[in-house]
Amino acid sequence: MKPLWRLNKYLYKYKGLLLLGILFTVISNIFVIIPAQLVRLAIDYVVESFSIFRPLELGGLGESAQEIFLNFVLVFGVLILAMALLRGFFLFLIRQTIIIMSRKIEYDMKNEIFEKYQNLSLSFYRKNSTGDLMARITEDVSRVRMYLGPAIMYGLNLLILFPLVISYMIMVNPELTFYSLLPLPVLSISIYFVNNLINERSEKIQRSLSNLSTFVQEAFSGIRVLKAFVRENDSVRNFTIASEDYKDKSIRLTKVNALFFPLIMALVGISTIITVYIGGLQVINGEIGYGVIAEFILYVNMLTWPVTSLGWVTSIVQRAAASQTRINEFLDEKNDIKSSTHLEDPIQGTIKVTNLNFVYPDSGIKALDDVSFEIMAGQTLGIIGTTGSGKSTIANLLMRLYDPVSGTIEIDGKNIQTIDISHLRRNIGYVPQDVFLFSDSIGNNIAFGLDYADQEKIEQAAKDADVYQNIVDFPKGFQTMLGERGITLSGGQKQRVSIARAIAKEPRILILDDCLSAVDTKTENVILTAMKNIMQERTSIIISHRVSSAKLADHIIVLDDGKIIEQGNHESLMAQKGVYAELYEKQTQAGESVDSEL
Ligand SMILES: Nc1ncnc2c1ncn2[C@@H]1O[C@H](COP(=O)(O)OP(=O)(O)OP(=O)(O)O)[C@@H](O)[C@H]1O
Repeated sequence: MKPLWRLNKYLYKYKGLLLLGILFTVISNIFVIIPAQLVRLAIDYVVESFSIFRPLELGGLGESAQEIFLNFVLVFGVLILAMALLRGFFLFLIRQTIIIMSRKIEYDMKNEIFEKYQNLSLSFYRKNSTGDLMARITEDVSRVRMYLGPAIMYGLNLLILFPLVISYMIMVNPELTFYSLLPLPVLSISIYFVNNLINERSEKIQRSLSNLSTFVQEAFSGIRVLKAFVRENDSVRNFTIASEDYKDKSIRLTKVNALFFPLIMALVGISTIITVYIGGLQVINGEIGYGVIAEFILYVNMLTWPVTSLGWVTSIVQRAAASQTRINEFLDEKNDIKSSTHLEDPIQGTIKVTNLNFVYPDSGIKALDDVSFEIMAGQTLGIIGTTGSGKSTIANLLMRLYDPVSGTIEIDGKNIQTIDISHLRRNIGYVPQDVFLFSDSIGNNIAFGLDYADQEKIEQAAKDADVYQNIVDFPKGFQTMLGERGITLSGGQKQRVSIARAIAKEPRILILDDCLSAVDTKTENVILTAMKNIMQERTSIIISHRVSSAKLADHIIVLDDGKIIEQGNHESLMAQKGVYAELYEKQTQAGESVDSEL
């Protein structure tokens, strides 16, 4: 229960709705109890009237007695109907307050969690799978809502109705109360167990269903690979297996579900039989009237649903507490990437890296080992290196997606840990290695980093990234919609849209992380030449496997296993006749098609 206390702030926020809900629950329960008493009075009246009807009929007063008698019964009937209608009206109001409150809290919670997600560091996203992040903001929040809505609603009903009904029952007949309520605890406990079984099996179904959807999704998005490797039959077979697992689990759930209602009905039936039997004996002994039996049957039926809901509510609360624990884990997560001060001075772009060491926290891989270099504002740095040598890690650290283990990065002489993170990132244009484009128009994708989409800027960025002509050739131009991960564009086009997105926001520092790998060296040259003007005005870092990308840079560093093994400009590195020169020879000899590694 303790994790759920965190929700009290929301209950307090919507206290008006909650208090109204409580009030409506009390009123609706009053309209449940009064009709039962009216039924007792009506039946006792009918029985009594029958006993005096004969003598009155013999005395010639039969007709007027019958009329009075029928009028009374009609009044009872109308009163009971009116109460039922009023109860219905208040039940409607309960849902309008408590369930609405739960939906509002659900909305607030989702926003709170999503905002928290957005502010967490990249290492958090490495630690947790996307599926898990999605589950917490959807399934877990839904389960917590079940506590805030239905569980509170039925719980309140139970708390109000129970004492009210039982005290009335005891007032009318304590002995009959005891016997007729005897099966109800059994009902509640059985419901609790059956419900837990249902939940457990539903969860298995849920997992099986998500496996099935992941499988189907992969089969669709990887359809080209699937067909190229002629794995269609294999895919069908695997789908059948996954689908069969889902079917078996569903059937297992149906079996338990099938038990649910018969169980309730049986136990309620037993209560009714006991009430009629014990009540009947008391009527025979002349202790009570017939009306009491009818009244008690109504009371027992009234209590059935709340007692049933007790087991249900308990399991909802348990599940909600487990879900809230998971949600709290994320809400309590701290973002360790923080700035000591929040400097927002205009950035010129001089970068000085001193003795940088970095170990990835999740894998323990030492990605950078004592790396130092410096570039002046407006200069271009080329980073060349083998796969896994730490090139992208330098970009990650520059953008403070991670903080170094030791060593410093200074921009314009200021440690980047003193600069406001948003300000820093706003000044960096980053083109990642794995292009990600949103399912939106090309224009909006390019304008992603801009506060206001300015068509002129979008078009200029597209021209500078050498993708303008491709875009205007599409029938809808900049309005062309990109599907999931931009499937309508070729690899090279996607990379260039991604470059346009980075340069559209006119950053002071531009980082191109191996983002021209999908274009041939000729196109690469065209793009880099087109971007020369842009790069002239800002500090640029070109990360690449290809010497052709980096050779124009003012300064080049060659990385191997996290260490800088050579540095200088193209001419000085060629003169060194080391790894760089060897690579240059290899790549130029092999022609433009070669994209080999060190
Ligand atoms: N998020 C991460 N978590 C853990 N280890 C990582 C992570 N990213 C990279 N690494 C590891 O750190 C090392 C350096 O990776 P990095 O991505 O910087 O290499 P790279 O030079 O950019 O390689 P490539 O050219 O293939 O992209 C590699 O051994 C890699 O496995």
